Amino acid sequence: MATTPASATTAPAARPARVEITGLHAGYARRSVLHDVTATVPTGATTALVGPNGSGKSTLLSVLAGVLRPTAGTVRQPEGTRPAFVPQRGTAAEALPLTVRRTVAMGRWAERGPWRRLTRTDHAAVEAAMDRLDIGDLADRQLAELSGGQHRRALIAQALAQRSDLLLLDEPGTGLDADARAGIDDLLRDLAAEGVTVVQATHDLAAARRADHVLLLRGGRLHAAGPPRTALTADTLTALWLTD
Ligand SMILES: Nc1ncnc2c1ncn2[C@@H]1O[C@H](COP(=O)(O)OP(=O)(O)OP(=O)(O)O)[C@@H](O)[C@H]1O
Repeated sequence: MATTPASATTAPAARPARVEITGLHAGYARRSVLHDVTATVPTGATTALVGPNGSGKSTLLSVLAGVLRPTAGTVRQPEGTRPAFVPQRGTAAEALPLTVRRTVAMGRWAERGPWRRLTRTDHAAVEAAMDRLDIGDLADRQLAELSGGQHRRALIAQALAQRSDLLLLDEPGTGLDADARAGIDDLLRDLAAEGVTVVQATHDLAAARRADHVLLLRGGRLHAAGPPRTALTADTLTALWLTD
């Protein structure tokens, strides 16, 4: 996992931006979703994307992941670093008959290329990612046989195996019980302490309150941004859910 640990004493908003979003507009063929979003994602910190259903959280993650192109505006990121992305819905590859270990190993493709022989470093990254998600004992099971929560953890392990310095997750707690959710939350914070920039879309307000930085979306616009104590006030939350 990459590696420029931000000082634990530096407030997230004061840290250099890992991603700078300026005047961003984005959407789909017949639907424009994000409107004039300007925001930063601080390096080596956890950022929570919060907002009602349909407010544009997944769309923003897709833009950050590079799978959806902006229709206007810019998203500035360092060149040559590919984000690791855990989407909310499965990808086509998940329909293949794959073991958990092979699924996690696909995280190495970003660097190695698909179906290439893995190096010792790749294998080590795969085993470490499975250990971190506590799925080592599931390594030889078929992905299709897993419970929802085990499946979710396998996909997060796949993203970790990529060893990107930017980890994007769309509702990582979905399908997990309270203990497992807390475990993922701890893991994301540990990764940030190691220098990884973590961005998660979440409906879990408790998780959002533990993030370093929050971007609050409403109707595809940025409604509030900052540390949870200023971005997640009773006023901003009421405005978001009662008047959207
Ligand atoms: N592939 C797509 N094609 C067309 N419209 C889409 C597509 N994906 C999402 N949308 C629309 O874009 C808008 C924003 O959706 P998005 O998934 O970004 O919101 P969200 O905040 O992540 O919602 P949720 O909390 O329900 O996951 C919605 O109106 C949705 O219907």
